[in-house]
Amino acid sequence: MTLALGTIADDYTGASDLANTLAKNGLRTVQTVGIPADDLPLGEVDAVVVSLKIRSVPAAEAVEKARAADRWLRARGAGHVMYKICSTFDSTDEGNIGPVLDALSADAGAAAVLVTPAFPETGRTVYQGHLFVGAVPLNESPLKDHPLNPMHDANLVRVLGRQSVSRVGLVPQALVARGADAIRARLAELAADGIGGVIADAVNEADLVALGAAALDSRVSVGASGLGLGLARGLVATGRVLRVDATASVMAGVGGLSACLAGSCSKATLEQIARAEDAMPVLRLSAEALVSGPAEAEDALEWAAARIESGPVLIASSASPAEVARLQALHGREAAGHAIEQGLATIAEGLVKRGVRRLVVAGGETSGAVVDRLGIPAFALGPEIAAGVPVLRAIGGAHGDLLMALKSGNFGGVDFFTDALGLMSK
Ligand SMILES: Nc1ncnc2c1ncn2[C@@H]1O[C@H](COP(=O)(O)OP(=O)(O)O)[C@@H](O)[C@H]1O
Ligand SMILES: O=C(O)[C@@H](O)C(=O)COP(=O)(O)O
Repeated sequence: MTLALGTIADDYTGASDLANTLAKNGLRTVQTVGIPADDLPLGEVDAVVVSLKIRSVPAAEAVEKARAADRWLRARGAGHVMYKICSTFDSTDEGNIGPVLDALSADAGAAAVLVTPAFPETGRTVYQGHLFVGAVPLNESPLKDHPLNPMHDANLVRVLGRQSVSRVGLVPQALVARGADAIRARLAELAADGIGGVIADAVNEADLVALGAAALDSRVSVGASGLGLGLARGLVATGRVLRVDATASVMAGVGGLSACLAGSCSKATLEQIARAEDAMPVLRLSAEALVSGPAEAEDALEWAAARIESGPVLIASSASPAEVARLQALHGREAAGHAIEQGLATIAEGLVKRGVRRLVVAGGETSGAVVDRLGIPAFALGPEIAAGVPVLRAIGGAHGDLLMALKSGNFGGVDFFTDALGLMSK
């Protein structure tokens, strides 16, 4: 395997989002969970997305894991490695975007590394260094209430500046719109000036294509799925990759029962759960009970066992910002989040033991906990359910054929759960 592109994602839903974009744009892509064992059959691929769970861990741990993934990808031929972050720049003043960028850049001997979370297809645009979510700046969007990484500043030059050891620059949209050569020239000036990370504006696909072409000249970039689109288009346009659609064959022949789990408290997920109540039985867990001991997860499995033979069910811990804040005040942000993730992972494991073979999970950290518990080493890419969310098919692991969808909290239309199960049943 000689990789045309290596990527490292800071969470598992983000990884499937990026893998979806790369596959849609013609790259044969596989998503691995961590660094895969040497004997895992990944096939001939153009791009590997190594999923890590490092968005909300201490910065030193994130750096160590990202560097190990980077070494693995480079040893397989990847000349360019993109670090996939959230399109809403989820991070804190301690990191982890800045520290990982600094480390990967130093290892690769790169300078003036392009950074853009823009993903216009899902309403994330960057203008004058400010991130917009739909029509509002990041700090006025639902991300201000995120349970783990509440975002209170839309100025990404400032946000990254607080996290990175080096100074941060900007490539404004007026310059991006002039194309890849203009971007290259500006990056060279910024590098000469000692700038480390460079926030790049992008408001549409043409901006992403120009940024992708320029980024491929460097050994490192940092961004969300939009930058992935630019990189993939650049690789195909320059003939380094032959465009292929390999996603259709992934769906064949998976039977079994289906279920959905939600640990995301994002606005979109809360609306999707409310809508799912019209289509399937929905169990709303007590987050307090889930944090207090194993009984809530055991009861949920009994509830599900009585229903899943007749059709899909949805089990959710998701709650409103006020309820999340109340639980966090009692138990602490990280302890509450971790305990709930583990409770949902226990339920996922129990569901798969009871014959579930099509499993939809909402929430990035939640998906990480579930996939780890199921011990899935990698995924092949199936068709897209909604922007940023593909069907995945497990490669290897103890559970045989298993289709999954890992939904980022804010992604998907209001009918997401029924849309996902509908596509996974075809
Ligand atoms: N009722 C709740 N109260 C507090 N925290 C919760 C609750 N339900 C879920 N959580 C936690 O909130 C976090 C949601 O993050 P994540 O799964 O990444 O979702 P998203 O994709 O929306 O960011 C997880 O750590 C999860 O365990
Ligand atoms: O880039 C994005 O928005 C997503 O791919 C993503 O990373 C979202 O994170 P979660 O909402 O925590 O899944």
